[in-house]
Amino acid sequence: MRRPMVAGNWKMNGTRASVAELIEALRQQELPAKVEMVVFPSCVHVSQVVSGLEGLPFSAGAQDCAEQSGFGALTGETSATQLSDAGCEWVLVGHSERRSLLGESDEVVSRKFAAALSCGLKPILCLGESLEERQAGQTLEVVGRQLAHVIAEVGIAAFEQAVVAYEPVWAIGSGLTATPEQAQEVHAALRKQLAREDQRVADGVRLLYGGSVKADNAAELFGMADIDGGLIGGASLKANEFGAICRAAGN
Ligand SMILES: O=C[C@H](O)COP(=O)(O)O
Repeated sequence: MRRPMVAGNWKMNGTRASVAELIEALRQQELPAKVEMVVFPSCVHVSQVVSGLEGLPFSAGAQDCAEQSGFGALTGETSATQLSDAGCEWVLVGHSERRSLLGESDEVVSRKFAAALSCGLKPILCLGESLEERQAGQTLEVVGRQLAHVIAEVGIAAFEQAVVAYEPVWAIGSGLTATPEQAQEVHAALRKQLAREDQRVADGVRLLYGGSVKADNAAELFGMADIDGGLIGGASLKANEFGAICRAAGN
């Protein structure tokens, strides 16, 4: 039985004051014990969030990490070593905004995934196709390639510590959500690909859906057989909405 999970990616949003308000508002929410809940603040707010979440059933993660672990002369980068030291338990790798806007290749994403694991952080591997790729009928090929690169880098056993998030690029922040059937088709294909390597690992890996998930569409998406929860962007910045999505994952 896979434990449902809801992750809130706050992206490049928030100030110290608004982050404090959001945490306070989350404190007022009724939250389901059976759902694993994580928030991913901007790097500059990680320490504030880690201490602010004390007593709340959330853990904290970072939105990215450097390919290199440890310390060194890499201006502007933050290593998984530092994120772990700051109290992060999770890290997103390969979010489509980093792949498309910052040019992260499958190779870079795979090395970040490996770096996270080597420092004890649990990675959420994000993958997904663009609108052009979907229209060209390449969705399963694209996500299959993105997943295969990481499996080749770290091996299938590493996925016992990891989560995979399918986020069709055309659905992110657009208000266009994949239908539950579209999302399920991709999730089933990803699980099958993992199962070709190791059935037991594939059965245990949580596959999250991301892309315009809201309180009013979450239950239908989370009701699909291979959708184990969500990676939420915009809606995770509103405590009421995020709380409702977490509750939908617990039903
Ligand atoms: O990481 C989260 C995704 O990019 C989804 O963002 P969104 O819920 O605003 O569409």
